[in-house]
Order: sequence, then C-alpha cells, then structure tokens
Amino acid sequence: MLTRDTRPDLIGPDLSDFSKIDFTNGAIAAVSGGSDSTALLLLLKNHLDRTAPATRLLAVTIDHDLRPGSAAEARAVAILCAERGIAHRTLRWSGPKPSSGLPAAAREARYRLLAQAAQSEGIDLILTGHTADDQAETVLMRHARDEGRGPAEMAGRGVAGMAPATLYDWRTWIVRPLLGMRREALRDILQSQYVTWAEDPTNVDAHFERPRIRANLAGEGGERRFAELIAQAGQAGVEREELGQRAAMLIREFATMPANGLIRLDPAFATSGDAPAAIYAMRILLATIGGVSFPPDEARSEALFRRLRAGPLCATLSRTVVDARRAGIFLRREARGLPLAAPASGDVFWDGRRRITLGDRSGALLIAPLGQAAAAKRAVAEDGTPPSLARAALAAEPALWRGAECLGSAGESGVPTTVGVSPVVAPFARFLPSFDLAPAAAVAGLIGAPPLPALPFRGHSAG
Ligand SMILES: Nc1ncnc2c1ncn2[C@@H]1O[C@H](COP(=O)(O)OP(=O)(O)OP(=O)(O)O)[C@@H](O)[C@H]1O
Repeated sequence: MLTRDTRPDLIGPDLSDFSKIDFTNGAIAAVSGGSDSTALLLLLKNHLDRTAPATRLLAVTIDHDLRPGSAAEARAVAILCAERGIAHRTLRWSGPKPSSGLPAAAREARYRLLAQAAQSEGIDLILTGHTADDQAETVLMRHARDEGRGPAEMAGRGVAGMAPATLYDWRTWIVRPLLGMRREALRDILQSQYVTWAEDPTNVDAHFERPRIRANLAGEGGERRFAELIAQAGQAGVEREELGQRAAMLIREFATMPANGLIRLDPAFATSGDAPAAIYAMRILLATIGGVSFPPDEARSEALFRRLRAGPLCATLSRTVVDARRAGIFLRREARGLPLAAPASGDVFWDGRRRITLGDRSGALLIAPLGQAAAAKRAVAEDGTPPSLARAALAAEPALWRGAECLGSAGESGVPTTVGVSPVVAPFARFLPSFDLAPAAAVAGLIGAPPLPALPFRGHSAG
C-alpha cells in the first residue's frame, strides 16, 4: 500500500459525523482494507489528532479466510496503520464455514470478532465505513425482499435502511459516521493522498445479491434512483422512530408483568386509538416473551390484533400464547419447544429469553424449565392475575436441577447465590438499531432487563 504524508487540509473537518461522536472510551475502527473503511480510518485519525489526540484508537481487520488474498489485505492494513502510528490487530475467522448463507455467516462472525476485540480493550464503540452508497443498496435490497406486499404494510418500516448507530449484544455501539458520504468522494480523498486500497472481488461477483444491486444503481438513471432511495431511507427512518416512540408509550401505559414470564396488557390496549403503534408494540412483546430474534410477521400480527379487538381468544404466535380474557390480555411462552435439560456451564443464553450467569464451575447442575409440577407448588400473587396463567408462565422459566431434584429458580433459597438470571429483550438482543431505542428501553424496563447504555453521541443519555 503506497502512502504519502497525510495532508490534513485535504480532509475537511465537516465531511463526516465524527464531531457528534463521544470518543471518551476510545474507538475500534473496522477496516477491511477496501476504500470506504480505509478512508474511515484516515479521516478518523485526522479528526482525533486535531480534537482529542489522547483517544485510544485501535484498527481491527477481520481476515475471513475465504479468499487466497485475504491475509495479504490484512497485512496491507497493518502496514498502513504502522506508518500512521495507529494500533492494529488482525483477527481471523477460523473454524468451519457454512456451504450456504456464507455472506450472512461472515457478517455474523465479523461483528462477533469486532465486539470481542472491543470488549477485550474495554472499548464500547466500533466505527464502520458504511457509506450513502451502501445505504441505497441496502434499501434496494430490502425493497426486493418486500416485493409483493402492499404499500400500507410497507409504511414506516422495512425501507428505513441502516441506522446511524446500532447496539450490538446490548453493550457495544456500532456507529456509521460516513453514512452521508459517497464512495467516490472517499476514493478521491484517498487518491489525493496516494493511498491505495483493496478491491474485494466478491463486490463484482454476480452470484451475490449486493453486487447485482450495485450494478443496477450504476446503470442509466442510477443517480436519480440513488437520490430517491436515500430520501426514502431518511423518511422511513424518521417514521420508524416515531412509531417506536408511540409503541413505547403504549407499553408504558398498558403493560405490566404480574409474574415472571407473564406480561399483562390492559384490555384498553386493544382499543387504543393508535392501532399501528399497538401492533408494533405487540409484535415486540410477542418476540420478547417467545425468545425470538425477529418480531412476528406483520400480516399475522394484524390479524391477531383484529381478533383481540373482537373479544376473548387464546392463540399462539411467535412461541407466545396470547390469552385474552376479561382480566386482561396475557402473554406467556408456550410450553412447546422449551430447551431440554442441559448441563450448566459458563454463561448461558437460554431459550433466547434469559442470560444465565452461573458462577458455579462444579458442572454438577442442570438447567431445565421449572415445569408444571414444581410451578404448581409455587405461591403466586393474589392480585387478580389468574393463578393458572401465572403458574403456566413460571413453568417455562429456567430452573436449576441436581439430577431429578429441582433446586428452584435464581433468587430462591435452594439455588447458589452466585447464579443470576437476567431477562433479554429478544428481538433487539443482538442488533438494536437506534430507531428502536424507545420501545427497547420500554420493554427492558417492563421485564427487568439491564438498562440500555447511552447513545455514543454527545449530549445523549440512555433511552
Ligand atoms: N474484513 C473486515 N474487517 C474489518 N472490517 C470490515 C471487514 N469487512 C467489512 N468491514 C466493515 O464493515 C463495513 C461495511 O462493509 P461491507 O459493506 O463489506 O459489509 P456489508 O456486509 O455490506 O455490511 P454489513 O456489515 O452491515 O453487513 C466496512 O466499511 C468496514 O468498516
């Protein structure tokens, strides 16, 4: 990689969103060696040198080990970083690679490794080089997937594109400061400094979806289409955020948790004036109770919501039993498909719903659902909640067992005090786009999940 001295005057201070970001705890720059992330690195370094030179900055390259040249590309980034006085690490994605769904698996591994690097450095901020071009491509891809659905169903979701920030694993922020910049402009900056970059051959491989979309946008009328897509992404992002805020208000107003694993919605929830927000809130709650990483699809959710308005019902969606009766609309995990008993070791992500920390290394304990027999013996609050529902929800909660003997759930006297069980907001546990901060915070408050960390932008506090 050829480089010449950075000429800061070529890197204007206002080109990106760096000045909004809070770098107090340092930053990881995710640098593949392609043009966008190489530009990210140099712009970021320049920004920090000028504004906060003591900031900890670590560039990380993931070697996916999928192409013969990938190790050399990672070395080129290491050389550039050494020249610029930037700490750098290469992390390799080792282990078996799936034969289908490779891009998604690579992405999953990439974020996992980046987050691990952040964790081990005590840094909670990762910056990526996503550009406006990536944004337009993402929106176009989502359009393609949503084809066939009516415009009403598309309203306020789906086409929102990438958020400016995404919380990963409920603790590490991924921020995209170049989302407003064009790839060509970044390449101009690099060329003006005689910095070269790697071209990823999969970017032009028509077997993959993104390169096909990219070629489509580069054709005739591409610029106009590009502008439309960016405008749509912006508008849809605003709408999605507003919908989330309204859903959060409904959750705060109408939802309670009368027993572990049981959510009660006041019957007035179904008749509140804001049906789109109520449906969005319901989808998030269903996925949370069911431990499913995606909300149930919109058509089924709407149908269920219509039935809720009509009167009592008992239905299952998203692994969640919805039991609407005079006492309220109750949501609990269905009994089917609960995890089988498994030896408890290390920290466990259980049933998509609970993070269990053991602090017990003996390996003698099992984790399994509490089950109906043990739940039947538990006292339940006499607050108008139907006891059968409270017990059915408790039966699906994780408990510790020694052989066939049930020690109980975390916090109960038979269970080691080192054991902790923390609820998880399942649909946002891995990726929480900043659009959805409000409903995520509302659900976290409702079920007792850990509070959200503050957005990594200046002047923001947790949602
Ligand atoms: N091998 C890598 N090592 C480090 N960072 C990477 C690597 N690949 C991608 N990135 C980071 O992710 C950004 C987006 O890259 P790219 O567009 O290839 O990924 P994507 O798969 O389209 O996006 P997403 O990561 O959202 O799925 C890059 O600008 C860079 O910051």
